[in-house]
Amino acid sequence: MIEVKGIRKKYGRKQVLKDVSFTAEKGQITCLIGINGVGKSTVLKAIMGLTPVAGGSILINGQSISSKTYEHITFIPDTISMPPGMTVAACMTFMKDYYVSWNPQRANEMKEFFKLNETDKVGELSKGNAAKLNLLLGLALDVDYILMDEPFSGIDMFSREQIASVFTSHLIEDRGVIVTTHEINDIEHLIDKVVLLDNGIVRREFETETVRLEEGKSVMDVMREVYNG
Ligand SMILES: Nc1ncnc2c1ncn2[C@@H]1O[C@H](COP(=O)(O)OP(=O)(O)OP(=O)(O)O)[C@@H](O)[C@H]1O
Repeated sequence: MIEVKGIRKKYGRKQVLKDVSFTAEKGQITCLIGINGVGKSTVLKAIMGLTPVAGGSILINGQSISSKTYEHITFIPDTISMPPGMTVAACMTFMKDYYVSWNPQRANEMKEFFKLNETDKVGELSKGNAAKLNLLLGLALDVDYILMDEPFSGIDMFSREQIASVFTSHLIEDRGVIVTTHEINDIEHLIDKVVLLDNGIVRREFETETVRLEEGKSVMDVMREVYNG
């Protein structure tokens, strides 16, 4: 389990996270939702230990963040970080050489599924294909938890559908996923848990199925209640 307990973060004088607590379980897709600039990416970076936080704590499988954490978790940012001159094949080779957790079989399966061409260069990929390659490079690592920052951002409907189908496939298996979005429509039907972030705090944390069964509400219904007051 990932446990985020009371984290705080300031950029200069701006208090972005005031008191953020939530949990994300293995085997579940947890969606961190909030409007632009609310601090979703900051939360993911904090979990990865990529940005320091001023207070609170973060535990991954009961352990604080350390170099060992990276054997259990990966972060897929919202833009691809590979150099533009590298081919798809070269990116995959780089990952294989760099990470012991690289799973070449899963990587090849995703390359076929997304119909990515090995000889295409990163800088020449369409936005949709760059997003797919980015996802491939993260999901091909055999880790327990995957953090994805806005995987649907700025790409066409067909690419979004293809990426969404990965969430329900064996490529995710029983791993834990935290995905951020400000656009719930694409993934409402895929997610197990929602964490609504607003004004530096978690306004509500709920299981989608429980809210649907017990209150007869969709994620959108709850979002309207919370954000419209
Ligand atoms: N390195 C930084 N230095 C200063 N301010 C920053 C930095 N990174 C983020 N911020 C600010 O912190 C706030 C939260 O940013 P963050 O990227 O975490 O939000 P977000 O919810 O992920 O936004 P989006 O949906 O647009 O990706 C924003 O106001 C942003 O401008």
